[in-house]
Amino acid sequence: MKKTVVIAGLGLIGGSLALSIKQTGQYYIVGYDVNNSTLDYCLKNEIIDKAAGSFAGAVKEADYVILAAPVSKTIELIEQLNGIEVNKPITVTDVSSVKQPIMEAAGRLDADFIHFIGGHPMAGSHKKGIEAAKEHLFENAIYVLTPMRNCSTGIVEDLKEVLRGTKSKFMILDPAAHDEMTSVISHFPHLIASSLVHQAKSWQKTHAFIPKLAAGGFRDITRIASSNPEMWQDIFFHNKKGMARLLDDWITEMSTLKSLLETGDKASMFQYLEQAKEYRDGLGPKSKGAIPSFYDLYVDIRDQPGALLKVIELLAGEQISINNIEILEIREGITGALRVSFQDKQAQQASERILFRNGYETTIQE
Ligand SMILES: NC(=O)C1=CN([C@@H]2O[C@H](COP(=O)(O)OP(=O)(O)OC[C@H]3O[C@@H](n4cnc5c(N)ncnc54)[C@H](O)[C@@H]3O)[C@@H](O)[C@H]2O)C=CC1
Ligand SMILES: O=C(O)C(=O)Cc1ccc(O)cc1
Repeated sequence: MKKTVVIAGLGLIGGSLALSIKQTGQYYIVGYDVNNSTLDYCLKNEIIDKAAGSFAGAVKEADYVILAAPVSKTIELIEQLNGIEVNKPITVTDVSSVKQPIMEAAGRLDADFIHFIGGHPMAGSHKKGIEAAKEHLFENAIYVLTPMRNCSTGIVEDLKEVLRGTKSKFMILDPAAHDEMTSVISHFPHLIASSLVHQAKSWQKTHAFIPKLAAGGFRDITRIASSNPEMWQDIFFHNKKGMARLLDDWITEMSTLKSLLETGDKASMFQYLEQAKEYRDGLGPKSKGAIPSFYDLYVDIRDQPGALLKVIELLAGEQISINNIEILEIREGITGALRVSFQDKQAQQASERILFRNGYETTIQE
């Protein structure tokens, strides 16, 4: 008989997990969400096998529970678990972007019946809701697990098996280390991206043309400012100490840069930029962490009808699958750029050759 996986919270992340677990054909998926139209959508599109009328009812029939609601709601769901009578031990995990407050709440659970393994699939998008869910969202991404002390290796391996359909790479971390690292590479950058957008918006009062001039660099660095504000404020407040510490670091760093400018210290400014470039270049395009990264190919195209379709056709004709395609900058009559992303280097290099043969100018940024 198939084991039952309950997913509570069927938005972008819960829905994507449901899709990736369901396609293995190994599990019976029961969904729970406070939003009934989300449940209807999931049933209609066969994302789940059954919709549960209550969280308690769902947990009672579960072998595994995945909590995929916003962080604050996930903490409330963990608190509800102790009041639910289960007749066998179950494994519970979550997907929250912060781990310490989750593990603190899980520490108050009845350890005999509930094996809690914190989880954080480190891939996502600026979109929210079930309509944005994708079966392959977590493919090749890092999936952090933070098991409670009562979880044996066997229990952890068993959960990894449930999550195998995500095709992600598991990493066991201590919750405090996870929160410190994600505050540096994920949470704090979101705050900075939003602050840069605010700065541009405020300067627009002086220069109405600012949005028209906003070029690739500004768009790249502020892309994540378009993410779900409700989710991010929740994350910031659950990682308040980490965020405050990074803000202090940042303010000190900005003051140092200001004084380099004021004193005309060009050598130090050059060194600052050069060291940043070296470190950024060294991150490489290979790993898919919190910032999804693939094997990208930049293709120069003219803004003419059918230009995008032609590139796709040429690659599809050679059985090359494209992971993502994005128009970076394209204005009437001016050469524009497409960023075409592939899953591996082989596809990237083969595409470069095909497009070159067909007269396209391409660039690979190592
Ligand atoms: N969006 C992203 O890129 C990533 C998000 N995460 C984490 O995933 C979690 C969910 O985020 P998303 O899926 O993006 O949000 P979402 O807004 O797309 O989905 C959240 C879902 O939870 C439901 N929900 C709210 N309260 C509930 C409750 N009490 N019980 C059951 N369902 C409830 C909502 O109706 C909605 O369907 C968050 O904790 C976030 O930190 C983790 C990795 C990436
Ligand atoms: O789209 C992006 O660049 C992201 O940063 C996605 C993301 C959002 C939240 C997470 O906890 C992990 C990944």
